[in-house]
Amino acid sequence: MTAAIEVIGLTKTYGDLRAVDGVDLTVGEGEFVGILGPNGAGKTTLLEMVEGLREPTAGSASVLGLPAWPRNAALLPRIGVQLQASSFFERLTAREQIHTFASLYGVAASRADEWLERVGLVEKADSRVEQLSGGQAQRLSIACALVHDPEVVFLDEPTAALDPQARRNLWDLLSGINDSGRTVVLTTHYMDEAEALADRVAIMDHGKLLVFDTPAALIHGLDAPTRITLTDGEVLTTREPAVEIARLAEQSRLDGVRVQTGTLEDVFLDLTGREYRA
Ligand SMILES: Nc1ncnc2c1ncn2[C@@H]1O[C@H](COP(=O)(O)OP(=O)(O)OP(=O)(O)O)[C@@H](O)[C@H]1O
Repeated sequence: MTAAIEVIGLTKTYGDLRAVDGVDLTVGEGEFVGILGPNGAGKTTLLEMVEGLREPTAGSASVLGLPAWPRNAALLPRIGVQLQASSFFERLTAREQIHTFASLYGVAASRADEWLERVGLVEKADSRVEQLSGGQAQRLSIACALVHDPEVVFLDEPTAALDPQARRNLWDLLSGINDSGRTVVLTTHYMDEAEALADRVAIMDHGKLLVFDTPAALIHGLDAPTRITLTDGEVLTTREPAVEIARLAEQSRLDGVRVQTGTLEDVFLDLTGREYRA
């Protein structure tokens, strides 16, 4: 696996606070990685150091084989950083906004229009950015980050402040953006989002990276029993779900059963001893 991102011992302190505390992380080319953690875990600080926007106190980060700090001009056309919707140029329409980004990178306006279509904003192309809904604004900011076809893209909480329906709608768009082999790093508060989108998930808490693996491996590593809920409400807890399900099938009691294994929330609880609160 060729590394798109290599982070070694990365640390950022503010006085006594270790916002990011000795993080090691290697992201392969074409991987979709989710950085998951509660408020204040250090996700944004980590991302900004990898993007070359924030100076590390210690350690190093490299992207596509080049050091991220001091800010590396050679990297800028090769990476995409999603801006918060509040960072749009004021009073521009959605089309003018993305055309401006395209021209900064020397990209043809037609390519920018293709992105508006891809993110489902053609009908809103002539609306001013401040007239867009939260979900539409996030779509536009994702399109702006991708308009120059970067090899690595960073998305910092792209679904924050959206209602559950708008969040789900954005997942379809997000899950396709590394189809062409692009590397994606996304931070999120939401366990289900990380599980649904990411090939591997890094869980952070208090500046430290606790684990980094596929969601399935993290959950499997828990060794938690499987819960089988029957239609009459009876709950069976078992470490041999295949045997239990075969028995239920024999008894023709399989209709409507719900089978639950552990979740990433259980992984967080197991690692930290406390409930996950996004
Ligand atoms: N410029 C700064 N000065 C002092 N403390 C800071 C600064 N930036 C971040 N912090 C602190 O560092 C810690 C990590 O913040 P960070 O924004 O990276 O967390 P996060 O995981 O992205 O949180 P959220 O999900 O709420 O955005 C927090 O305790 C925050 O208050």
